[in-house]
Amino acid sequence: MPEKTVKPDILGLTASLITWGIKQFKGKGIQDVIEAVHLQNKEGQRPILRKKHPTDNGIDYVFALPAGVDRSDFERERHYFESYLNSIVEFEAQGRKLILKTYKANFKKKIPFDFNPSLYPEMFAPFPVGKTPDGKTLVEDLYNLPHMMVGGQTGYGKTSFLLVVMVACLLSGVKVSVVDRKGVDFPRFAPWVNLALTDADTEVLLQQHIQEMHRRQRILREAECQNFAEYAEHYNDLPYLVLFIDELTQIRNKACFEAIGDMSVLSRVSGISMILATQKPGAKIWDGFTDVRSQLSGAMCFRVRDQTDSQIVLGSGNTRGAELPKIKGRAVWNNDQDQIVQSMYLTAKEAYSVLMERVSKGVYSFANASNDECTERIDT
Ligand SMILES: Nc1ncnc2c1ncn2[C@@H]1O[C@H](COP(=O)(O)OP(=O)(O)OP(=O)(O)O)[C@@H](O)[C@H]1O
Repeated sequence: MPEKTVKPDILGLTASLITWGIKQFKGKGIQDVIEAVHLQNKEGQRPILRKKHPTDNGIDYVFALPAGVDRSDFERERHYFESYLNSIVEFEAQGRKLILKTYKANFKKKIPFDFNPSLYPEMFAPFPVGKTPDGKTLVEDLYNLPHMMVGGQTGYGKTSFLLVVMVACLLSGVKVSVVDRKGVDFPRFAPWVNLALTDADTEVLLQQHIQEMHRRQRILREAECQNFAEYAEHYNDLPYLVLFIDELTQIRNKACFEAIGDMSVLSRVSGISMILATQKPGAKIWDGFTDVRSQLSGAMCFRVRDQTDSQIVLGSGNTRGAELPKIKGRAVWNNDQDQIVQSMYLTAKEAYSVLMERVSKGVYSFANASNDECTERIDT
């Protein structure tokens, strides 16, 4: 679990003071914001605004950077730039130049599901993360992550996002399993997905994944392939698998924790991804889950309660999840870098219609691995 390096109350007070300070500068110029937040190197040298030009989406501000100041210094003050410029702000570093890009994001309130995985033939499990402020659809491949955390306060769009990813997977021929401990949203998808609603079912489903993971490791080894991608170049008998777990904090069984832990570390090569969703990122559960958290390289963070929750989803020092506007479907996507997105909106009913229309029924049946295969442990 990332360290809790920020004390929310102190930060909150500092934020208000600096925001107040920035308001005093309104009407002067962006250079004054740099001064207000003390964005400078040890010698007191500050980035200098060299150019400013309009773009299709907003304005690009080009700064020359003094030694010792880089993109991360701007990232840290993002909140203040966004509040001063009243826009979404992204940063692009080019050598000693930094471009601060503003976006007057005209996100539609509800962006309907619209995704065609056949446009991404090079990906195993493509899914639309959402629309970015420049109006493009951001698409990622689960195989590249390969695990993802989805966090957010109740009512901000987690379930809709999980449905989007699930439908995208099924449209691509990816085989899906879902642990749905709330038992409300996913039971209707039983014709297409392996479903676990109870503790006992969850334990069985997780054990099946562990066995499948070891079976696949053996198949890859026999085929002399390093990973799933290499195997898929030669054979097409192993579909990509994705396991969704909603809601993670409802899992309290030790055997299930261990299975999730093993899969988070070992399933990378064998074409199995996990998506762990929670509305309580700050729950105690992560205390015993430090290794798992560090394996979830993709994170989708809807608005969260506080800066601590944001840091658990997005990483140490990253408080953007708590600073998001109160807009449903608005999220920070993090995979190395942050990106503000508006996720597509899909109800369970609509997801069901899409699947009825476009995906034939049939859940993935796990092979009956022999005991030898199941107990074998292979270091990757
Ligand atoms: N991507 C979206 N765009 C616009 N509105 C959305 C989006 N996703 C969800 N909403 C709105 O927010 C409501 C709650 O969405 P959802 O059930 O997905 O939230 P949640 O975070 O999963 O809540 P819970 O944790 O209680 O299940 C929806 O009924 C819908 O009105």
